[in-house]
Amino acid sequence: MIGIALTVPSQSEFDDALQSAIADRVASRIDAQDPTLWGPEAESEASIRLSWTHLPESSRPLVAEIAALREDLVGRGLDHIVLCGMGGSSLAPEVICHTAGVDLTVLDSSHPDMVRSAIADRLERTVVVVSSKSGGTVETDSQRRAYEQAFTDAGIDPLERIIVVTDPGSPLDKEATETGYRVFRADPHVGGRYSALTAFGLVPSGLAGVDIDELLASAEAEESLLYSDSADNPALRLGVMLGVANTHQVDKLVLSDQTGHGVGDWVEQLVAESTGKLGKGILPVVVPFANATNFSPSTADSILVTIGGDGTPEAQSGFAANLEGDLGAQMLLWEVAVAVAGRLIGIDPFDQPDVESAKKAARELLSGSGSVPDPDFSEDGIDVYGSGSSLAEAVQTLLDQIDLDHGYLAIQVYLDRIEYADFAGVREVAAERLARPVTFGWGPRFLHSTGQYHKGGTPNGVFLQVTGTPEEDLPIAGRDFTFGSFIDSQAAGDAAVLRDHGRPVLRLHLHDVPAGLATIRKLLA
Ligand SMILES: O=P(O)(O)OC[C@H]1O[C@H](O)[C@H](O)[C@@H](O)[C@@H]1O
Repeated sequence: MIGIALTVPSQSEFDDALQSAIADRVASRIDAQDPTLWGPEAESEASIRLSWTHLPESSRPLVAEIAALREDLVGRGLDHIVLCGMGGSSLAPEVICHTAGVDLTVLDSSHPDMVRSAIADRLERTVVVVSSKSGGTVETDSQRRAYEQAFTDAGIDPLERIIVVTDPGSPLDKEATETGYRVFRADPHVGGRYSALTAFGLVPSGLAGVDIDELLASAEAEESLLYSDSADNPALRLGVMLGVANTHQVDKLVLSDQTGHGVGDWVEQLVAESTGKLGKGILPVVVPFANATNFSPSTADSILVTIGGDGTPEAQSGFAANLEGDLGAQMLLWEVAVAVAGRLIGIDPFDQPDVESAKKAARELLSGSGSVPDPDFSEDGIDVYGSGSSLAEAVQTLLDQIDLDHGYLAIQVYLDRIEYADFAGVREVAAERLARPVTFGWGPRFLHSTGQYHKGGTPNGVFLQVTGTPEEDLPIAGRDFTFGSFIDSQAAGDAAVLRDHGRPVLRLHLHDVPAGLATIRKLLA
């Protein structure tokens, strides 16, 4: 059963907004895939992006197909599934597998050390799912090339081991079909971040051993409630609360998943990329536990949401909710809620206009037509791209620029997220010191998730970007750049675009990564 408990500072304001969403039949019109709900400017994009509303039924034929393929793979002793893909092509299967307690290796990085470690892990038993909706994402293409090379070097035919998920007619579809790979073609009328219940979520999860029939059934069981024009509809309630809060400049969504399944990373992309544009939106702040800083205490501009919590949390802003329900149903709930909130905020929830700018800047740097700036100075093995006469002063100068009522700090770390996983704890340290919302993202993963919000959303973030010298670089077969130069260009490209948008950025490049991370932690404490 899906459910929501919710508190708001003004019940009458919330009830009025809820009644008007009911009167406008917003939920049933989403069900009917009405593209006019978000205004004339959003209509053409919405008209090709709403097929997610009926996936619990339309994806059913995939269940048997995936089960048959899994049986074949297991019969051949292939029981390690690796997923290569970014953003909407990897976040859903990651949370689906984690929730089910099923092993799935997610390679969503261009960091050479991470790619090398993934390839070195159980290659003889590995099947790789290469997932890209557009079929043109450079990280995913590079990861595929790395696995093709590794299989070939090990005397294994890549045709036996690589499976592709993409939209029909994409460049990847064409190339993979010509090569002879098994290709699953997904519904092109579903955007990446709404694709959890399409082949993108189901193929890797099902091959890894998740009961995907049950996942779809849990969503299908709640469809009539989630599409009802009723005050009891939990998706409508959540969406209206997010929209009303936004009109009061309560625009951070601090999310704590108490079930420990990590649904927060998936919600983060859905909320940030769908709403963060036109200088507006909702900033998701995912915290690791309920009494983490930013949650307790919270700030006056934050909505608090728990998943599987013990009652509604106490929010300084008065906006808070607790959600219950199986994963499939919860995914559909969030999708409907974000579509409802998008209508109230006045944005198109189906585009991501600022993501391309960072990709373009990275491409220019890689092709040699852009120039990477030199560091302003170096201290203790750290190159500093920022202002100040010392590292400590540069960090302080950045932090001093945070607006004390509405600002936030984003820490963006382009390192091996498995090897340095503990460093994510620096979020707590910085949040405690600043008493402002702090987000933490691994690059380049976050570029396909919160990256849209940071560049296109409410302009009140300041950015600490951390890069590091890899242990060893890795060439990319058939490309004239390496993984190392690729990730460097991605970081430099995103920093350049953030600066162009007037956002303060401090970039620190670590020559000795463990020592540099320890220094940063001290400076943020
Ligand atoms: O699935 P792909 O086409 O490779 O896209 C992966 C990701 O790329 C971009 O960054 C988009 O902004 C995301 O919404 C998308 O999920």
